[in-house]
Amino acid sequence: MEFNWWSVTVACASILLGSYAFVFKILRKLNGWYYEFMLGKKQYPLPPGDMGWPLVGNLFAFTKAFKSEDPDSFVNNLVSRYGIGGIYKVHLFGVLPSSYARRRWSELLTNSSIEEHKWLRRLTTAPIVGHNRLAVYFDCIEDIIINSVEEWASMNEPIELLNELKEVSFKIIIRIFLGFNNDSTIATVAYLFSIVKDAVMSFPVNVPGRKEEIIKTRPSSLKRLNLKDIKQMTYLAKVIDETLRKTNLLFGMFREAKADVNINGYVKPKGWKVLSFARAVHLDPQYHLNPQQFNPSRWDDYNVKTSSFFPFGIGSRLCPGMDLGKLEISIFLHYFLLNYKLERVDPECPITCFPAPKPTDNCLTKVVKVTYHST
Ligand code: HEM
Repeated sequence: MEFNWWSVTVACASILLGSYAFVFKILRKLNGWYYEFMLGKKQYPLPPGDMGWPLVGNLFAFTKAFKSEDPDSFVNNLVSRYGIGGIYKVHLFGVLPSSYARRRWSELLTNSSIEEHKWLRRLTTAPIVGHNRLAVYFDCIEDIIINSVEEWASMNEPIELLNELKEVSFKIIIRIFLGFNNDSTIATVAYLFSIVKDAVMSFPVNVPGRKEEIIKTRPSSLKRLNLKDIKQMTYLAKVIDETLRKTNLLFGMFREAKADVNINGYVKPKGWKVLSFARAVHLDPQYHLNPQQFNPSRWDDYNVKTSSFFPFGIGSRLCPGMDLGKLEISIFLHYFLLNYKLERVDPECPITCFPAPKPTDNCLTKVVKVTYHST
């Protein structure tokens, strides 16, 4: 039998074209059609956007962007495809397997009843909101920070600074909320907390395992600070604000629509989640000139609107730890910048937030005590 190359080529091309058309013209749009169909007729259209692939939605594109050096590419891509509308539809996290603990946690955070939320907020805000209340804990926070930094420097060994800093803030929270200042008790609480956190958040926390006493004697060379000093450190405050704006620790905030909402002529359907993408606002040149530039001086007489700078959230969910967080950072930076420096074990290893350094990157840091001589 004669082999007909022409027919085989045509057949292969047709199969390829057919597969392409099926994958990109049908399969790729199936998710969008499904959700449009399920919503039925609405008074307003859904916002422009892309619901991604069936089941997984845009999860891969989202994860890829956040693992790259340009996490904003996910949103920038939506903006370049659909215009600067400010609101887009996407399908994220819809099919992630979720443990009972994770579901319960997310219910508590996002779906708790108004009463339950008020109760939780009262519990957390009472001891830590306002300078007067924080003044009570000032010395203790200072002790924990000074002793931790001093300990890292005296170990003369590389450490993972981020984990150590998490440990410091954990100790402070335990001290304030539970009143414990004994290291072995804190280690037990931290261990129990790590079990819950593993289940809930599915990423591990470094368990403080060392047995030293937390409250040690303060290194005598360090001058004691007080709240008034901190309030006068206006440049430090600007550095903190600029760091919060530029790094965007929390990339966005989730909310769920309890009823259909009309936003700028688009429907946000009941049950859909809204992710307010703080990063996009904090890095928008419309609100912050040369947004990619780290420039603490931009905060000189900078009358910024709450809607264009909200590293601690907005409204009824505003972070109750805002003052405490800023106080901890101020005290830490004050002592650290005056008395210590960081040395990268691998000088090539960049100091980045995105992508977050992996343990295999060997991005360990050594804390070294320095003495500055005035000339
Ligand atoms: C630099 C440090 C911190 C940053 C950038 C930060 C940021 C935020 C943001 C953006 C939210 C709002 C999330 C949302 O609206 O969905 C939030 C909520 C919250 N934060 Fe913080 N936070 C910080 C430190 C702290 C500290 C030190 C504590 C506790 C001692 C704390 C406790 C909380 C709590 C309990 C909530 C939930 C509030 C609610 O849902 O009513 N935060 N935080």
